[in-house]
Amino acid sequence: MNTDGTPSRAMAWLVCALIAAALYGNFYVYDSIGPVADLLQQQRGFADTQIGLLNAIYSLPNIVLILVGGVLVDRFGAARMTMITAAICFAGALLTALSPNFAGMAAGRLLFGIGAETFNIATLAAIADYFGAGTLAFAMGLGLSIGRLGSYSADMSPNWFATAYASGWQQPLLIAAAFGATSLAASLVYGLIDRRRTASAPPKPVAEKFVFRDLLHFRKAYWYLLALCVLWYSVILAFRSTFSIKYFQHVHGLDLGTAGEMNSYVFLAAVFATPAFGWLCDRVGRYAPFLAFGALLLPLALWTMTWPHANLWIGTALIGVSFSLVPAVMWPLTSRLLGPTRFGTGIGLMWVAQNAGIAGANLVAGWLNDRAGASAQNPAGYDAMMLFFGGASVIGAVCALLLWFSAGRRDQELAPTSHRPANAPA
Ligand SMILES: NCCCC[C@H](N)C(=O)NCC(=O)O
Repeated sequence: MNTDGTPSRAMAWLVCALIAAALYGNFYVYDSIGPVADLLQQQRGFADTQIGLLNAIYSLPNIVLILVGGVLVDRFGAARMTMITAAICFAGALLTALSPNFAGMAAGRLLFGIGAETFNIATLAAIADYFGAGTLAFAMGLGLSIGRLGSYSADMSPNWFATAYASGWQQPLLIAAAFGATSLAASLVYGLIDRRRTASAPPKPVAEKFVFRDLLHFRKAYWYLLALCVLWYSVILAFRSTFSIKYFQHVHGLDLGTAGEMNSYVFLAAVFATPAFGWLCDRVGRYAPFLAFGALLLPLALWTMTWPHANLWIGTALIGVSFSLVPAVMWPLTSRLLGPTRFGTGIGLMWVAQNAGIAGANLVAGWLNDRAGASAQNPAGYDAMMLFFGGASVIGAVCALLLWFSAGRRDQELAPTSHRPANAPA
């Protein structure tokens, strides 16, 4: 700790490492359903609608709760909320793994979802507490990268924990709960470190009051960005985290281990490429064209995966670039577009809509598969799901292009404008 109460560099990087470890465990649990989807169907007779619901139910409470979560983080501080929400996530992961029936598993995923999105905001706020403007984006990118490593590990788990998978659906979910426990442990250590710092630090400035009227003043580019955020995350998370492994098994004849490995490369690419793309955009000073390019790759990737004798490497590589590029640009662009005083409100609204989209996409995709009787014996039954994901990703790409066109040639339009004077009453 420095003599003026600000954190030292070593302390800041230690906190970043702990937050990254906490995110790793959290993202592992989030992505633990996809690899057991086929086992849940075979051993417990779950329909695709139920499997979709296990991920949709993560998002459903957050259609409302994420705004409350943001306020709670401002009110009680990042450290306390990181610890509380990591504990809720662990309880949810344990309940999912131990439940004897679908209702119990769904309740576990609901509990996990209630904790996890607020946990995500708290971890961003935690990094913001310890890093200044010069290193903040890099530190946040690094945290997100390690989180993606958790997603990668979940997809690779059928290979790494082959004996657990051979024993059935439950042991892989118990392993996920163990990763949830490490996330909680890292959060608690961070909380202890933060308590020492806050004891001698100067008081934090009071957060600006949330004003709904402000939402009306967001410019057109923001609404294109919000639409892209909803559509792109809905497709990528409902497909990659819920149905893609099963799709690779049933449509392209891959075994579980190979299908999980194929899916995992998307996350592995993002571990390295997300901070690299962020750095590149900062250097070039352009955001909107990169975002449009990344968004266009998603429908292209999905299309290549529907080819009868598709080389899945092509689609995987294209999704890998999209999955690395879009988040690397989207969050810095959001902060650039809104400016610091509206960032919280803007991101809260984006995540409300994003969670509604992710829940809806999971439910619709599961329902489409069940309606068409999609299975290994009927691979054509997955066509409707792919058409749905393809259509949504095309509309998302159009929004990204509109954002680019409305941004002007050098992104000048994306600089924040002050609709609300700094001294205006809240
Ligand atoms: N952990 C998977 C869901 C994260 C959703 C969250 N609202 C979000 O958008 N995080 C940023 C990211 O790119 O994952």
